[in-house]
Amino acid sequence: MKDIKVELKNLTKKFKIKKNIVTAFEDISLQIKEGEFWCFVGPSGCGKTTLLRVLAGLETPTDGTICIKHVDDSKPLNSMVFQEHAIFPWMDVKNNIAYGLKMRKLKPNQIDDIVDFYIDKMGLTPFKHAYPHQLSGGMKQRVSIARAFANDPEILLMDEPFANLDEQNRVLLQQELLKIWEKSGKTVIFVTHSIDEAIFLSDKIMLMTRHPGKIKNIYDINIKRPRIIEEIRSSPQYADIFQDIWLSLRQEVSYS
Ligand SMILES: Nc1ncnc2c1ncn2[C@@H]1O[C@H](COP(=O)(O)OP(=O)(O)OP(=O)(O)O)[C@@H](O)[C@H]1O
Repeated sequence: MKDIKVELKNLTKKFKIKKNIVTAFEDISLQIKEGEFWCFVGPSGCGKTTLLRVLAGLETPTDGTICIKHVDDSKPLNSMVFQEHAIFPWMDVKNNIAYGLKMRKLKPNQIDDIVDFYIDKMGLTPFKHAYPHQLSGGMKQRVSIARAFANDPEILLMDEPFANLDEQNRVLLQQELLKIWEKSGKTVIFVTHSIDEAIFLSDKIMLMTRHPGKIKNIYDINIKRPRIIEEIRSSPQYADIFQDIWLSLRQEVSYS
């Protein structure tokens, strides 16, 4: 039985804009187990990004509680991968990936080993000394993902990291992400608009209602791993889950 890694109880976030109160999401309660891959899906504006930012500690919740099990104090609680490339333009690939490890004052030879491992895993070896302006969008996202895993956080938070990529790069990176995640055993929370992406990646999908977002349903994605996208897309199981989620999401989108 896996331990609970993240527990949210009645979590609500409201923003005050002048005299108005905007509820970004409300009454979110869930338990995420160690090593699970979750996707949050929902209509635009339902509060997915805000929920991720609250989990990252970038926003404080208005109500409710968050408990993230911090097993090793020497490691960061979370690392976040954004939709936009959030790597440092003045550092080459190697130094971008090494940044968090240097901040944690790991020994140089330890840093080199970890950085080389993730550079290799993300197919970045020929670009090790390249600067971000010399990389394609897909390569920059590979660097962001390598950096997030290299930091070895308790949980990984990803906010539509593949949204700006073309279809071929998106599929390749989804596959790479699953490979690296399966080896790492990390707990991942991933926000996406794409039902297809969510089914391919997840153990569980939380579908949110339209604004202000609440939990509409939580789906178990019991498709065996390792997953191969071509096989999954052509399986009847995929078609059934896709249809279920789409019909439920469509109700929310058409109300909004
Ligand atoms: N800093 C802020 N100040 C005020 N309101 C905000 C702030 N951030 C988000 N909101 C509001 O909270 C709600 C949820 O926004 P959020 O960006 O989390 O939704 P989302 O589901 O991620 O949307 P999308 O799918 O379009 O990216 C929206 O109504 C938004 O306007």
